[in-house]
Amino acid sequence: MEVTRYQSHAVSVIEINHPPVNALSSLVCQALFKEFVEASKDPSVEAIVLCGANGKFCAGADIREFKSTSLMKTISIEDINGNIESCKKPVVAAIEGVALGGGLELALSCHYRVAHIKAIVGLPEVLIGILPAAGGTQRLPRLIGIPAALDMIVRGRHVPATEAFQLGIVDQVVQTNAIDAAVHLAREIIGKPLDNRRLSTLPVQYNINIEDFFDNALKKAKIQFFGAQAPLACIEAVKASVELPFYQGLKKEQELIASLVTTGQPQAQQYAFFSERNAGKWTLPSGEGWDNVSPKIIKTTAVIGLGTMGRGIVTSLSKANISVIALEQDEKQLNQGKKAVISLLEKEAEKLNKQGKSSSFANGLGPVHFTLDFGEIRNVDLVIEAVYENMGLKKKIFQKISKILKPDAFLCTNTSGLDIDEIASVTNRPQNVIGMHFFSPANIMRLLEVVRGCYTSPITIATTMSLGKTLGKVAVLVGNCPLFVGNRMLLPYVEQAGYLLEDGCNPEDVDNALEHFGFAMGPFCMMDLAGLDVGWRSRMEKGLTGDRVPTGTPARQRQGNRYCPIADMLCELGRFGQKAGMGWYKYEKLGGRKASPDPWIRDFLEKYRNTHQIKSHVINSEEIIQRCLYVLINAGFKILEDGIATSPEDIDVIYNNGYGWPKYRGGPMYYAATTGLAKVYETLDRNYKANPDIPSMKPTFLLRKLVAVGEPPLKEWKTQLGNLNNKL
Ligand SMILES: CCCCCCCC(=O)CC(=O)SCCNC(=O)CCNC(=O)[C@H](O)C(C)(C)COP(=O)(O)OP(=O)(O)OC[C@H]1O[C@@H](n2cnc3c(N)ncnc32)[C@H](O)[C@@H]1OP(=O)(O)O
Ligand SMILES: NC(=O)C1=CN([C@@H]2O[C@H](COP(=O)(O)OP(=O)(O)OC[C@H]3O[C@@H](n4cnc5c(N)ncnc54)[C@H](O)[C@@H]3O)[C@@H](O)[C@H]2O)C=CC1
Repeated sequence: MEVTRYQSHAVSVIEINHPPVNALSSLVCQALFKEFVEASKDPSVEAIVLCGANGKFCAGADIREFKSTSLMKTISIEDINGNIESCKKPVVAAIEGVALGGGLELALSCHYRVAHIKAIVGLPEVLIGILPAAGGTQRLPRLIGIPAALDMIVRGRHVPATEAFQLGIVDQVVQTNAIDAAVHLAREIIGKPLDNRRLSTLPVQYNINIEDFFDNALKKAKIQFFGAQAPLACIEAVKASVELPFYQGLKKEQELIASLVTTGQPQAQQYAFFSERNAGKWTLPSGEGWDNVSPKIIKTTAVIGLGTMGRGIVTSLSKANISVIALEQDEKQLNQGKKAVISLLEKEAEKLNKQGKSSSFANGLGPVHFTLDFGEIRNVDLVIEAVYENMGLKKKIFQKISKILKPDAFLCTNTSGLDIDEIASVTNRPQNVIGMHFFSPANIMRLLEVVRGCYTSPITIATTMSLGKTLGKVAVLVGNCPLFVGNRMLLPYVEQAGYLLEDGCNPEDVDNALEHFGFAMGPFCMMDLAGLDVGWRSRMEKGLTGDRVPTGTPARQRQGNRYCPIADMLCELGRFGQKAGMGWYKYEKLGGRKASPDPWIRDFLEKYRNTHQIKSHVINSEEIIQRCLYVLINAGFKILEDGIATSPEDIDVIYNNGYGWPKYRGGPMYYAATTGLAKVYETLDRNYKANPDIPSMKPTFLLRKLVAVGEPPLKEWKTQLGNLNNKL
């Protein structure tokens, strides 16, 4: 039964019961409509309460029913809303858990709203590429005013109950059972006038210059959400609440949602939404997986190394109220780390404070303890190592801690690409060793690659995946190979960016093209931010540059393949990026963030091309995008072929959450599918034939096979491989 109804004296309680989140599927809508009409006609009923089963009001329309073209046919939430709002008997929404999207729209059509203190409300449709199209953009501004409504709708913000009360979205916040409180309120208001409780009948009140306000909002949204269409449609819809009568405003919502669907963005974002949820459902070829292996509860942790990453990881653990011992190698580093953690925690507390939430670390360090003594970590449940990226050092530390720690403690490394098995091999419990690859800044970035080595046990995977979730991360299980998934795919992308400079581009041409595509940052801006020296050191270690390059090696060749030495040349000149005030761009000061194109670089590139007799040519944005992205995608196919990622969806989750890929394009593998695999294949093949010294352009076996079998849907790609090489 999707919707049940029972009577408590004169109050009829209608409960949505559609696990897991009481989403409004077509069946739920039909049942809700029917139960509501019956209750409203029943002479023994004098008031109605709407609620959701299992402590959740309703998470909105059932996204699973959204099909690319049939979005319009799926639901008629507004039919229900209209009925509720015009009902002569008072209707009260009892909000527990969540009232999101269509769920909040349903509550807004009720005459009163009571929320449990832990509930959240919001109109997050924008995050799945659409807009609240069941009256949300018309009713909310009438209730809380334009600026507050626009902010919630355009950002898709989840608003906690206490803030919802301050804004006027809910009438009561209760610490006890919200349904009982709603029934109580419903009884009190029987027979009282409801006219000013019907939001559609109220005028939108404002004392701002509407034209200027919406113009500014549009300008800001075009910058902040570059390329995404849904935020712009949300602004237009809210504007309609001021300019049009209510029912025409509803029509506008429908027109806008229909036009969004034609952009393909909602489909991409909904794919991203479900891919993210599926990433947590890991399964090994043995059948062990998320649904049959229980994680160990982690209460105490230690983080070794408080540099860029360690301090973020400590902050993340502390935010989740997990006890953490933060360990450094000397007093100076320890103090620096401590200062940084305090400052990060203060910022987090400030953020929570603004949301009306309290934190355990508001007045100090919460559950963090700092030390130089390895002896102090002996009793922790799990350690995360975040020292320099050096195999010798990491092995020394793992050897040491494996001797000190209790036998069942888990040992995790935050390495960005070293061999997990080699690290595990020096410990007395290789089955408890795993990679937890956080992204910088670790307290903010949502992505966590959980890297399984060949010895790693299922319980270690379950525990770290679960810890990731507790930290609010999107954890994705990947296999062990140099650079894992995200960074491995990034390598040929960055290489291509270098070749583009040789062939005639300036850094800003490449960055502009990729930022216009939707990346938060182009590759050269990204390298300047991270520091060019990071890649330089790694290339030196690999013998690609520096003293270990055999004499007589051509400047633009390594091991018979094309090599672009420009980044090395900049490093030799101390152009390390933002921290040096110059890199691919110049900056206003050391550590400055405002990049401007540098005439020196243009001049340098001219001379470089002349020295190497490279005939440059004009390269347009399309070529830049294809050259950079197709090699990245090709590497994604190789990763699937090698069994390093479980599915193309997992790769897309990694790119959407860790690499600034525009979510409205779904992710690189989804983008390949929508572009057409044949086009990707043919372009790569043509380019590879013209440049056989760039192996990353050679189309992979899997890509070729998928094209040959007629481009099956993304969900079926892996089946084309059978069980080849599965490292997961
Ligand atoms: C003519 C009409 C034209 C169109 C009218 C449009 C009307 C609208 O205005 C359209 C809408 O309502 S669109 C939906 C808006 N709601 C949302 O975006 C909420 C999305 N869900 C969440 O944020 C979290 O899941 C939530 C906060 C709820 C829970 O988070 P958790 O971390 O606790 O759990 P999750 O792992 O995220 O989710 C648990 C399971 O629930 C599934 N799910 C969540 N929201 C859903 C939804 N709205 N529809 C269907 N399934 C949904 C989720 O996939 C997961 O499923 P399993 O993986 O199978 O367990
Ligand atoms: N910086 C980044 O963006 C990312 C780095 N990583 C990885 O995270 C790890 C750490 O990187 P960063 O934080 O950037 O390095 P970092 O150089 O900022 O910090 C390393 C810290 O480790 C400490 N340390 C060194 N030896 C130690 C020892 N024996 N005992 C205790 N502490 C010791 C150092 O004093 C230093 O504070 C590396 O493996 C790196 O590859 C992973 C993801 C992103």
